[in-house]
Amino acid sequence: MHHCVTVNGSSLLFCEVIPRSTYGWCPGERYCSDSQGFTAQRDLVDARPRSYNGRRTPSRYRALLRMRKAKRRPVESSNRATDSPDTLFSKIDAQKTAVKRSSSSAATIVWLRGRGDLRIHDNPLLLQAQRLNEPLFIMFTWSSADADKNYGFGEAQRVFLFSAVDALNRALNMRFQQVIHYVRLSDDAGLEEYLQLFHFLEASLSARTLLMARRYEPPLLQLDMELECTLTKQRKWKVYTHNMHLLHEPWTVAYDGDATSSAGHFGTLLPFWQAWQRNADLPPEPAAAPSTLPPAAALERCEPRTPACCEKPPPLAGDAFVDRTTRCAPFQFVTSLVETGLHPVRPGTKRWDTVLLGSWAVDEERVRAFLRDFLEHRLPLYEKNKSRADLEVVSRLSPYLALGMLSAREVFHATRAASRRLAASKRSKTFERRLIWRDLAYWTLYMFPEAVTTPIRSHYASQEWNEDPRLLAAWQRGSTGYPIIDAGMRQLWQTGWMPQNIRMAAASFLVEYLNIHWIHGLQWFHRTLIDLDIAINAMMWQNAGRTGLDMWNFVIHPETSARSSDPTGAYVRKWLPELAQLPNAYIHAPWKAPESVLSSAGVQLGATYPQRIIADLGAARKQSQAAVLEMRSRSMPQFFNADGYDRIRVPVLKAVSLPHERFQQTATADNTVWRHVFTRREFREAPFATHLPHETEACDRQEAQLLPKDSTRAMQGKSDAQAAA
Ligand SMILES: Cc1cc2nc3c(=O)[nH]c(=O)nc-3n(C[C@H](O)[C@H](O)[C@H](O)COP(=O)(O)OP(=O)(O)OC[C@H]3O[C@@H](n4cnc5c(N)ncnc54)[C@H](O)[C@@H]3O)c2cc1C
Repeated sequence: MHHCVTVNGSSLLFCEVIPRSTYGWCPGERYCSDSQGFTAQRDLVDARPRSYNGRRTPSRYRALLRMRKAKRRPVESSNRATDSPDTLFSKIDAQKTAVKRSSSSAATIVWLRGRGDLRIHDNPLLLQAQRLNEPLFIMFTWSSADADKNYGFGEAQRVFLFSAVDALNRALNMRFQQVIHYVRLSDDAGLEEYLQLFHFLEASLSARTLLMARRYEPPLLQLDMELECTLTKQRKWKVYTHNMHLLHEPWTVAYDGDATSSAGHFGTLLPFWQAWQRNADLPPEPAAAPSTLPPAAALERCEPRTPACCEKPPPLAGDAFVDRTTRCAPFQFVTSLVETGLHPVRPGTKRWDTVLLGSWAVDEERVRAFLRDFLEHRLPLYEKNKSRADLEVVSRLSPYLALGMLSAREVFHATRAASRRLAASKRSKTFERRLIWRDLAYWTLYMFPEAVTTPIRSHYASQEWNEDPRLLAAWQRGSTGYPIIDAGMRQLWQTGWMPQNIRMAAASFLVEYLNIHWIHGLQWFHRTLIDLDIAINAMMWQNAGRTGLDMWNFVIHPETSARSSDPTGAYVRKWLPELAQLPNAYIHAPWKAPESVLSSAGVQLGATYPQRIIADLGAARKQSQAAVLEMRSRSMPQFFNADGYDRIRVPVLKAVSLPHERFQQTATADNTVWRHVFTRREFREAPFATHLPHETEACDRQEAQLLPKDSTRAMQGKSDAQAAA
């Protein structure tokens, strides 16, 4: 059920979802069994004076809850490692007025996590906080678990995240006199620790309302739902979660393979796009920034981790998740973002982050100006030149979309509006499709939660790969001897970004020519991309690795593709200055250059620039192809349909408005069907397990009921990765 709000007169700006407790269902019911006990306990807690961990605090931090005066100087940014707690809090204290806490001044918590929520414009959390008009406590938490190697932020992205949070802190301060409170959590922070944190905020600020953006990575989604459930059911919080990241959320798009579409194979972009359009209205228009925010709620502080602060955690009878006898709270409110441990560069080590950040804006106003610049100057050139790495035509918005410094809905609507002003010949279909491709990535991850680590085509798990670490290292470092691949990998290392077609060329090279498992590519991108997006990265690597819902119907040749993506050679010259003097004829194939040309360009192969790590691309390709065929020849027959297409099991689920409802569906029914997915002709035509035992026939029958007779044939040979690329 949605409660829709009209802001600024007539237009419908956003819809909020009512608190979850209304639905009466939570995952993991074990967390919800003793709500009576918790209600009684909460009353006890409320009766105590609040401070860190329920204790009275030293006199210099005495006031219990502070609010800001309506007009005062902005607080200086707290994100400085040099601020001691004393200095910082006295600065803040000097600009706040203590207010008496009463039940009517319960605080609202806005919890930022860097997953789609780091902005002021089109931010439903801030807009809702504005309407609630309770003292506001904005919080950013960090734990090493947030840097998890599968679902967390990668190293390069952490640098960017650090700057983005810092910039948002400054912007909130300038505009609304709010600061972000930083919390450092223990290394393996999980549900219990978060519950302790919220329990503490409840005790310290009378907080009972939590606003947060939805996360979609499977373990994070699960954690958020459990947290929300426990807080709402056991502790009577109101928890509001909002979509801040996607055009449409995955559970709202009913797509299990379109029986009537001949647009393309299951799981590829075009049929998903059709389902996406059919199932939902256009994404809501973006909302403006809030005009004001309520006054800040401030915490009573004590020195973190000192005996005064934590020698005695609150005595909560029946509270399973607080160790009442021995432990200091595992979280700390720290006074600077540096102290959270978010920044990956340790003091005294080489500052590799400076170059990385040099290429990107971090404050929201500049990011928005960057979007406007794209719409005005580059969108008209996009359709024709989107594959040109030597021209700056694509939007380069991905790092901002990944962290939510820019709203995808705003980009979607702003692009539509800008396109309407363009002559028909200059409009781009592809740009909008790419934003929907982003939704497809999240839908894929939602349907196949293991996709970050495991082949979606499960039989491909047994394929043999090349394990040579020297080849992998050469690819990672950009020293394969193929200029377009090396230029891309060096751009990635230095700036955290590459254009799409160069990413595809690099991925294709790793999988098709080096025959190295795509998971190594995914992990390297995870570590080095500034625009890391768990869902997109997984989808693209699965597709490149031939194990995804789509399978690229092409292999990208590193020399011939370079001639179309970088015809002037400017891209290679920029990232490989050692080749800059080579003439165009040889810039993408220095091994073909006569010795005289190499020497007058100052190039010595094997010394100034590497020799090719594999010289016979044709033979290398045959080897990786043979590995796939060999795997298919020993896979169980139910993994293929009669025409040789790979087959996978797909959950069939109704579209619902909330993730909880979808989980309910999966929890109650064995609702999967077999679906065939696009498979390259070269694999289909080779021998595969064809005898049809009982189970395979059943699969065929099941699929035949879902697809019209001729649709398999109609779709043969179509892979639409290219349609959007
Ligand atoms: C192996 C591989 C891994 C990738 N990993 C990521 C990743 O971790 N994060 C990421 O944002 N993109 C990833 N991409 C997709 C794509 O390369 C980038 O989104 C794009 O290059 C970003 O540049 P841009 O903002 O100028 O894109 P534009 O062409 O201007 O597109 C606009 C936006 O559309 C979205 N988009 C574009 N291409 C795709 C796509 N293939 N799938 C889903 N959404 C898309 C992005 O949000 C992008 O910012 C990957 C591609 C490959 C081949």
